[in-house]
Amino acid sequence: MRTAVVVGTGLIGTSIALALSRRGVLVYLDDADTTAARTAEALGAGSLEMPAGQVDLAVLAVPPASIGTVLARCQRDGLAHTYTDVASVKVRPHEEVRAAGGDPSRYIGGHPLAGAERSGPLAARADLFEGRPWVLTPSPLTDRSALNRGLELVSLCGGVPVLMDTDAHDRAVALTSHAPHLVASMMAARLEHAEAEHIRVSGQGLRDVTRIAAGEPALWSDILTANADAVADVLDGFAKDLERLIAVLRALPGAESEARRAAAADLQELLRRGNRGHARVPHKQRSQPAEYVAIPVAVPDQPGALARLFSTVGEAGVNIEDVRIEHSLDQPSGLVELLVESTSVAGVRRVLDANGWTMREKPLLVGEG
Ligand SMILES: NC(=O)C1=CN([C@@H]2O[C@H](COP(=O)(O)OP(=O)(O)OC[C@H]3O[C@@H](n4cnc5c(N)ncnc54)[C@H](O)[C@@H]3O)[C@@H](O)[C@H]2O)C=CC1
Ligand SMILES: O=C(O)C(=O)Cc1ccc(O)cc1
Repeated sequence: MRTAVVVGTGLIGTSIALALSRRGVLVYLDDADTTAARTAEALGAGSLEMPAGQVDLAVLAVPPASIGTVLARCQRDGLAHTYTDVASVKVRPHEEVRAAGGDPSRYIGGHPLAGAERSGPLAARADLFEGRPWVLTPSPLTDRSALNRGLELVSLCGGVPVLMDTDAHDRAVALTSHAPHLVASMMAARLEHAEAEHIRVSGQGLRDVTRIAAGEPALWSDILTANADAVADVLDGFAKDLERLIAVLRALPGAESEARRAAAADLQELLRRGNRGHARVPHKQRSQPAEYVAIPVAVPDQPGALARLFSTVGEAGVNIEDVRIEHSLDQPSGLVELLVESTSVAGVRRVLDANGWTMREKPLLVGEG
């Protein structure tokens, strides 16, 4: 693949664009929100100029409900030879592609099983997909060349391709992603009005269980609407277990000893089932464990300051793997931590220094989990 367009330069689109650019693909960026597109460009993800001719692949990284119309528009404009998307559901986008009059032979559905609870290009990282499953959903109408292009995309991004049909995909992710998201949200919602004193004594377990509840509600309601039945089926089973669990917990303290023993046994069995399910969760794998270093830079609270910082680093030929921003209210500057590969630190510090940026001295070593 020599050229690609990424439509939708948020978390996933910009991560794909960064990965492709690093592998020498010429990437063009397009987003309805020009700030998102400009930020992705400043991160080194690609160019905002539109290609002169047809590109090899267009990756649609827009919300699920927009895939059909965006694909139909891109195909009408003859933007690319082949098209793929990254939406978290697959049945509905495939239907919409047909309904919107798109050419299904040059479209292959896709879904990388990697992401984050954050949105937007600033959360993107080039190695997001390394070692992660990436589902491709060829239909009987999909051309062989489109499937091959999809496989090439997955490989360039370091993902592990998994071929599935759209129904099986949507049922699988209802169990492994969509229902868990709602369970995390429901648990996190318990905290909304909890006493601050109680929340103060939270440990890592609460963070683990609620992390994904921070996801963007608009995107998640779009995803859940498109897979509502399959998610409701998973939650039906969950609700039955929950009902049983509540009855067991109520029976534990006051019951006669025989009933108490039975309730304790039930409780243990529910917990053991949890152990057995947890043992089946695949562990995160990365092909090359990365070691990043955070460079803390003081950035003035002025329009365009972040973009200037990113371009300075981009001009040095260094990829920013991640960015954290510490906003200090009422301060004339904020602290931005640029995460770069450890081998690039000296070069980045030199170029930032030469361009007048102020850095904190001690870099933080960031272990990749
Ligand atoms: N967030 C995650 O962890 C994952 C998300 N996905 C899927 O990836 C897709 C994108 O999600 P994120 O990157 O998280 O969202 P995001 O909100 O970070 O980015 C979406 C981008 O699409 C742009 N956009 C929306 N409609 C558009 C249109 N009609 N034309 C051009 N640009 C448009 C938005 O301005 C935004 O910049 C979704 O389909 C989602 O289901 C897949 C795997 C993981
Ligand atoms: O944040 C996480 O750990 C995720 O699992 C993110 C995620 C969100 C949506 C997807 O369709 C796939 C992955």
